[in-house]
Amino acid sequence: MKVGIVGAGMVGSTAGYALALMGLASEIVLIDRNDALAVAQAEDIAHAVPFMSSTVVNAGQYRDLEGAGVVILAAGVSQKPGETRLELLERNAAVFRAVLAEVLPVAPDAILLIASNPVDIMTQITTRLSGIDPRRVIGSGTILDTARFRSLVGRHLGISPQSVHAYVLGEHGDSEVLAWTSARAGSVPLSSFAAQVGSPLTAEVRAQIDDGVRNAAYKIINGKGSTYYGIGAGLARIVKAIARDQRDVLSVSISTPEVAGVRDVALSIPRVVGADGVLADLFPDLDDAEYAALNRSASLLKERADAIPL
Ligand SMILES: NC(=O)C1=CN([C@@H]2O[C@H](COP(=O)(O)OP(=O)(O)OC[C@H]3O[C@@H](n4cnc5c(N)ncnc54)[C@H](O)[C@@H]3O)[C@@H](O)[C@H]2O)C=CC1
Ligand SMILES: CC(=O)C(=O)O
Repeated sequence: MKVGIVGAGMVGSTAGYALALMGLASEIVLIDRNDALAVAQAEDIAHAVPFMSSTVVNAGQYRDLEGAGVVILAAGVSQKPGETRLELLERNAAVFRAVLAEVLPVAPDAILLIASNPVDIMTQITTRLSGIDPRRVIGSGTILDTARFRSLVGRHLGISPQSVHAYVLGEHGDSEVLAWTSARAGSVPLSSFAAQVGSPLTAEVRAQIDDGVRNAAYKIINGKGSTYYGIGAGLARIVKAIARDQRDVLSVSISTPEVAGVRDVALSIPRVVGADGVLADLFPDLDDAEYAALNRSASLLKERADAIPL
């Protein structure tokens, strides 16, 4: 499968690197308004390929997206220290209007995979602007927050994050919801597993994990300017589900008819992802507080998305 990446900065290039190492694409095309950057990133990634795979990595122009199965959209501005994702909205909406006008005519059948922030609203905007089936316009959503959640829970319990089945729901951002009630380790409810291994999930431990997940990006941006390894791997993981029609359950964002009482909103819940995009939505069991938090997150996203002129 050919994969296009628009935006060859930190996120786009890291996604390209992860995809190339995993050998998930036959060809990767990197596009950026800064041509020299796209050329340099493609050449650097291509030099890693002989160690791991046979993916062909090139920089290109929009016309080179023809035939792409997936186009990753990672163009635009990123957060400065202290800035929220929502504060990027107007600037990245303008970038997306320009980028989509170029991408859609040459790759009308590609699944669009959105990374730029605020990713849920960028997904909603892309769905509206493109007219593409909403199930083929996928935001990375909380795939990264879910990985952060699983990593911290796994570390607390002394088990692999891959044995933790827990999801972050709602906005990829400050209002996100850690779904503790439905979380499992192996097949055991999380609190039961924690008690059995002598590492109880006290209110204090939960608060620390919540803070570690919710504020991870702020801390990393303060330390090194931006985050990219986590989302690069997350984007490659979504492409893998699509390229191999794996039907994986992933927390990704698409425009959804109704979530927690809010209509027509893009946000994350667990969804089945395969070759045709999102194949099914899954609504986890939530307690009253989690449901109310998901309703607040959905309402906030809907209000901000509806206020953006197309
Ligand atoms: N979804 C997620 O979990 C995450 C999302 N992000 C978001 O990803 C986006 C990209 O972040 P970085 O790669 O760190 O930023 P970056 O500044 O390194 O790269 C952005 C690239 O977009 C290009 N660009 C800007 N306008 C363009 C246009 N009109 N056409 C083509 N290219 C254009 C720039 O030249 C630049 O190379 C940001 O919005 C950031 O907030 C970052 C980390 C995680
Ligand atoms: C920047 C961003 O969205 C993240 O690392 O979560």
